[in-house]
Amino acid sequence: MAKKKHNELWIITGAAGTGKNTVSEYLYSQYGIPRVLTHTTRAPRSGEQNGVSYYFETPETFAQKHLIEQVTYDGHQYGSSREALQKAWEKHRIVSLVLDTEGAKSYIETFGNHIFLLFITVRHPDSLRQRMIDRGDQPVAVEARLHSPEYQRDLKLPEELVPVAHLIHNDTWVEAKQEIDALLKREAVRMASEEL
Ligand SMILES: Nc1nc2c(ncn2[C@@H]2O[C@H](COP(=O)(O)OP(=O)(O)O)[C@@H](O)[C@H]2O)c(=O)[nH]1
Ligand SMILES: Nc1ncnc2c1ncn2[C@@H]1O[C@H](COP(=O)(O)OP(=O)(O)O)[C@@H](O)[C@H]1O
Repeated sequence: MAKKKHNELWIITGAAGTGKNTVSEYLYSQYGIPRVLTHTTRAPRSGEQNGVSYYFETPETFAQKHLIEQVTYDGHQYGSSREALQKAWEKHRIVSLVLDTEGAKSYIETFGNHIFLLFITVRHPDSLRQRMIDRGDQPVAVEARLHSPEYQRDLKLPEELVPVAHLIHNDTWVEAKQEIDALLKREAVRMASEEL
């Protein structure tokens, strides 16, 4: 008899500008894997909308959420709520979540084998400042981000995540797309064999 497939959470992590959101958008447009929105107290960037990019919160409204985990990143609070994850899983068996590496570690501890982890990386981090500028981030915010300990930390995959992470190299989108497509193909084969 076929086994019942369990829900999965694809976590996308890596430093700012490496392409986490680009990958998440691609997983949705190409493979129908939607992203679970998270909450933050940072101000919206140009083009970001409440309920589309994030739930933008004040420190007071942020404190009222039922969060699975929360972090301070570059001076702002970020957190992911249990309600948003449950709601997303009710509609889709596989969903994605974009997190910093601390959040990724918390989720691995909490959800174990429900997690599929992607670490987005570039061989030339010098290019990331320009990417953030081109994205429309304020120059002051870009400099703060580049000098934050969290950004510096997330350029490198933490030791604990090495055994479970799938690396995606995004110096060029052609390469990243190829790696993602190859990974998805392998996963589809693995999932099909588990159903036998
Ligand atoms: N742990 C955790 N990290 C989050 C959450 N939401 C967003 N992040 C991460 O917080 C960091 C800063 O996000 P953001 O300000 O949007 O900057 P970006 O990395 O340039 O897109 C990124 O690594 C996000 O993936 C969350 O709910 N929990
Ligand atoms: N391979 C790439 N080459 C050049 N620019 C890219 C590439 N991948 C993403 N970008 C652009 O770089 C900026 C940062 O990407 P984004 O996905 O927002 O990163 P993150 O979510 O990790 O901060 C965006 O403007 C995005 O369109």
